[in-house]
Amino acid sequence: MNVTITPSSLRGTARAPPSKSYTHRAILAAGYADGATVRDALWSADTRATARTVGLFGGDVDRREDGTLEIEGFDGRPGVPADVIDCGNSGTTMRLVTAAAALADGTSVLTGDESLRSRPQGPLLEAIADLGGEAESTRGNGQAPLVVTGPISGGEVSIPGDVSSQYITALLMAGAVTEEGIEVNLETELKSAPYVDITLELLEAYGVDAEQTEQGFAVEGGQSYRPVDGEYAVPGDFSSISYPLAAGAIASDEGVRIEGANPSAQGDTAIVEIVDRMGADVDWDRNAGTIDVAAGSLEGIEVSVEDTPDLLPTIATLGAAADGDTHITNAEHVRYKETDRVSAMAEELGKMGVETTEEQDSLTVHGSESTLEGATVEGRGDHRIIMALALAGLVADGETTVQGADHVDVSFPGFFDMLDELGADLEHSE
Ligand SMILES: O=C(O)C1=C[C@@H](OP(=O)(O)O)[C@@H](O)[C@H](O)C1
Ligand SMILES: C=C(OP(=O)(O)O)C(=O)O
Repeated sequence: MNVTITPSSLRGTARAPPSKSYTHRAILAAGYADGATVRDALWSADTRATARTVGLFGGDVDRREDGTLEIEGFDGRPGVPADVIDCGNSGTTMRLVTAAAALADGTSVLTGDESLRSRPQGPLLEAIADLGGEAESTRGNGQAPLVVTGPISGGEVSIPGDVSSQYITALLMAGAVTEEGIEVNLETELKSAPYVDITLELLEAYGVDAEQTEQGFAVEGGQSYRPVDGEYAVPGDFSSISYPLAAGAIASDEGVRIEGANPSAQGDTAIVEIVDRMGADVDWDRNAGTIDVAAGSLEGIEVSVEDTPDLLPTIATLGAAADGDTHITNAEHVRYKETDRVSAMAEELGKMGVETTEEQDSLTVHGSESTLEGATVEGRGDHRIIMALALAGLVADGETTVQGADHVDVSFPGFFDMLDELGADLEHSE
């Protein structure tokens, strides 16, 4: 599916979809438990991949009509899957499930789509091997397909912190149900750190203790997952909120209201401060969980995405619509996502007349030297690239066609419906 967007003036109210990160963890944690009810869960291609896996490990995920997930767990010990685990496009699923598979008394095979089979898994495989399991990449290049054999009983392990925080999340979640627990020591500085905070928050809600240590993180073994009252409710997703927020900041004189924006451990809440610093008119009522945003004359800023890699595409589009340079720093790990998002945004915005300077760990968008012009751009099978380019189309001269737009299903299935309801002028075509 392609989507063609023409310049639009937005107004109205949008609701944030539930958090993808919390939903993955809540589903798997319910699997580690003897079950749980997960309310307000995100039901997207990525979270369905995690739900399928819980089924393959011997649990069951049943989605009721109101969207609530009724989950039967596998009670701490995953069974050996009767089939290959297909993680689709989801890095979170592959990392979290690789560590879970290392608890099973037998062999699991994990794969995913072409994008996921090009992402780095090596450090996690080595960590599992160091903990006494067997974990291999079939091609010997640290990428999926993966073959993992357990069970591991826990121990102490070192891992780099600058490739993916998901390795740490994976080891902490699995470590709680090992005999000895797992201590993870960081070999390099941790990037994407707030995602580990999300994990600690989620674990606490499921009654599991894990902590930050001087060298990294640690979780004691022999714990049981048990959410308070058997239930967990997922908060709104600030990576997803970044799109209506940026859309309001560039294309809404009357203002847009976003609901479901309650505070949580998500680092991507930084997007509120970023659009504010750039000059949009923004007001976040944390108690009500609403953000009101209206366009201002935006100025470029310098912003580090060390903690917030998923915001890079949104910030790049904001920079394209702003005056002056937007300098996005500490971005090297953003190259290890569904696509190399630093290059993808530089190249696709380039097709729209935007000047950028790309370095290994930064992207500078030269707003003043750019006039956003409509163009045909490629979504590159990456939900965040598609959504960020669609926003650029709201303020570009002429028509912008985003190719392969159906991939928004990975994290934000209702994205184009939301834009439509806010008054965006868009057309779908095959
Ligand atoms: O743990 C998570 O839920 C995530 C962690 C981040 O990845 P890295 O830790 O690999 O940077 C983020 O980019 C991803 O979208 C979700
Ligand atoms: C990188 C992302 O997710 P994952 O790592 O789970 O594929 C994302 O949602 O932007």
